Amino acid sequence: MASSSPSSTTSRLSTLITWLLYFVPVYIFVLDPLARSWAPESLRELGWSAGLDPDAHDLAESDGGYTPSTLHLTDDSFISPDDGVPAHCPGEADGYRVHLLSRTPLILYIENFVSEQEADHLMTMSLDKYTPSIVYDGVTERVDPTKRLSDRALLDRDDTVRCLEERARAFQGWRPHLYIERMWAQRYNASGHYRHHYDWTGSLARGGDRLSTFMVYLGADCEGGGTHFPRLNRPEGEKWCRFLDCDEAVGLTFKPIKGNAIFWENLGPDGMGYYETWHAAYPVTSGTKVGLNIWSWYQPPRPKKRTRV
Ligand SMILES: O=C(O)CCC(=O)C(=O)O
Ligand SMILES: [Fe+2]
Repeated sequence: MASSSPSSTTSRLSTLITWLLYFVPVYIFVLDPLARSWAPESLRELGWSAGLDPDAHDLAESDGGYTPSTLHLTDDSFISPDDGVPAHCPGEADGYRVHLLSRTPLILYIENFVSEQEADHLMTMSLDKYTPSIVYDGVTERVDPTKRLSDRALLDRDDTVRCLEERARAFQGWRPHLYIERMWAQRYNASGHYRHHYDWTGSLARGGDRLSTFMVYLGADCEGGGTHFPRLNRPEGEKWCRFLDCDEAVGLTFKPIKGNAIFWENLGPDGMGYYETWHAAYPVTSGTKVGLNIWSWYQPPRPKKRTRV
């Protein structure tokens, strides 16, 4: 076998060093400033980087209701705009208690996020609106009971719903460029379930993605039906066994408890979806579980057009 001579190795090394000498200043003074000026302003403000490539990971199987190639976060059949209409908050809870479960991704457990009266009201108003839930694979929406067996109901924006929208905004510090999706109640009867999926879709570069999820338990008159996160570790401490199934062998499972909510962020600071947010609704074995999804979308504003002066 021929081996390279010491002099050819030295010449390759010197070619490489010469290339680096040219490339480093070109990167620092040309490529990097170009990439930064291309990045939408808001992404830079929030510490989000440019170059978001939605195809860098698989499109997640997720709830239907939108088509990432035609995102209109001004469409009020899909988004609840903050139109400043004041809402009275009938039956609002006295306050909620928050427990930190994970810092990265951010996952918080919220006790008493909705009061009993609010939960009952939302369940009653959804009763005549349920239709079979659908899944969306990035191309088509369809009913697929092997993946998701439940019914869902789009909630009218009455006072209680508007109060919850504002609660969700306030919880997230009134973060700019955040849009609350119209809310859906989701009802699982016996054997109802939702297989593992992400709530994010990798569509940020196409106009927006689900930055965060509140999974609220409105009705928990059931056996089974826990919300399972196989890629998270159960925090230490017996106290968590009030909210988590401490017999779970893989990852962690939240028990459905009426009025309580799980909040998590789906996207990291680079705009990519978190691998750890893979989750499922375990089958309900008896009774009925009702959940409420409150999704917040992040949409980077379009870069301002530069005008000559
Ligand atoms: O019902 C649950 O526990 C989870 C529901 C869910 O993940 C969803 O609707 O996206
Ligand atoms: Fe989900």
